Amino acid sequence: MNIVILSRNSHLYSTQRLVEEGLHRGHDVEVIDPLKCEIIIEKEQPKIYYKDRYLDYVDAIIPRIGASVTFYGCAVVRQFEMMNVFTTVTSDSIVRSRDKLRSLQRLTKAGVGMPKTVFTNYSRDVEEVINSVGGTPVIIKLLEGTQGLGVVLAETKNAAESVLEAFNGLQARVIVQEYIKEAKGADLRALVVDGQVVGAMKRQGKDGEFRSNLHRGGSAKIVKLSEDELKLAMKASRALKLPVCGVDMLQSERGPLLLEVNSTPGLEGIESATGRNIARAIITFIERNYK
Ligand SMILES: Nc1ncnc2c1ncn2[C@@H]1O[C@H](COP(=O)(O)OP(=O)(O)OP(=O)(O)O)[C@@H](O)[C@H]1O
Ligand SMILES: [Mg+2]
Ligand SMILES: [Mg+2]
Repeated sequence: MNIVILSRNSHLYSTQRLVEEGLHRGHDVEVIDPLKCEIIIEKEQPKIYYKDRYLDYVDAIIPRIGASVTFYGCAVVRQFEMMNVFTTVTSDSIVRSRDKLRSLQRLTKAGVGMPKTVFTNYSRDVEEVINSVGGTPVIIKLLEGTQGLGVVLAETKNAAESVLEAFNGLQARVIVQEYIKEAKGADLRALVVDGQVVGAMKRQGKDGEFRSNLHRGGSAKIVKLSEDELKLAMKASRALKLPVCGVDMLQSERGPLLLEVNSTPGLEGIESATGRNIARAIITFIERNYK
């Protein structure tokens, strides 16, 4: 099979691991920077031009589209879809997953537990917003933040007000969320491939940090998920039509609560915490489904 990994950087751990496992399984694997692809639109002849050639021989793609290049990256993925090339995640589901509000709205319908969340355009009274998620402390987060940046814990009404004011001044859209303190600065990341959980880790924020992101200095260890946690991860993957994804959850007194679903989950943290070969699971998923 000819597999293309759409990634801006062939030196990234996740990209390298996918190349390695693809080659190991006997495939031709190529890393292509989606930003260097030209999309050619013509009646019944969708094409992609890259460097000196047309990419008309590709059987499957693995999009590794960073948040900063969602628009162009997804246009390239969509073009491959028009050319009937198999993709591990579709352009529509990547776009959808980038917006936390949009994802959570969809997931409420799928019966997935989540922290109580309010979306506001700031025309409402801040006190009312805070009360509607159960009072302070509250979490305020950017709709399109990543790696824990743009997630703020506001302990008091005054703090919440200033933060909302600041984001509002920057014309940044945010959600206000109930703070799950029982989670104690930890969260769960379930790696889903082919709709099944193939590995899970618990991430703990460094001392005094409520955000458990590895990029913010958190540490990870392998964890065995409960039945409810497994179910939630698989439900979320199905509801957002992301057969390959990273599902983040918080452990609360009322069971697991979904935080977000990542369509380009990193492999380094999860492979080293669990010792599982996640990259190979992604390649064999393609083998089973690409026809
Ligand atoms: N409602 C909440 N209650 C308690 N802790 C929270 C809450 N929301 C987020 N956190 C903590 O902050 C971290 C970052 O939040 P979130 O995953 O929503 O943001 P992100 O920036 O998109 O992160 P990622 O890099 O995983 O995409 C979470 O992993 C969790 O540890
Ligand atoms: Mg995220
Ligand atoms: Mg997260």
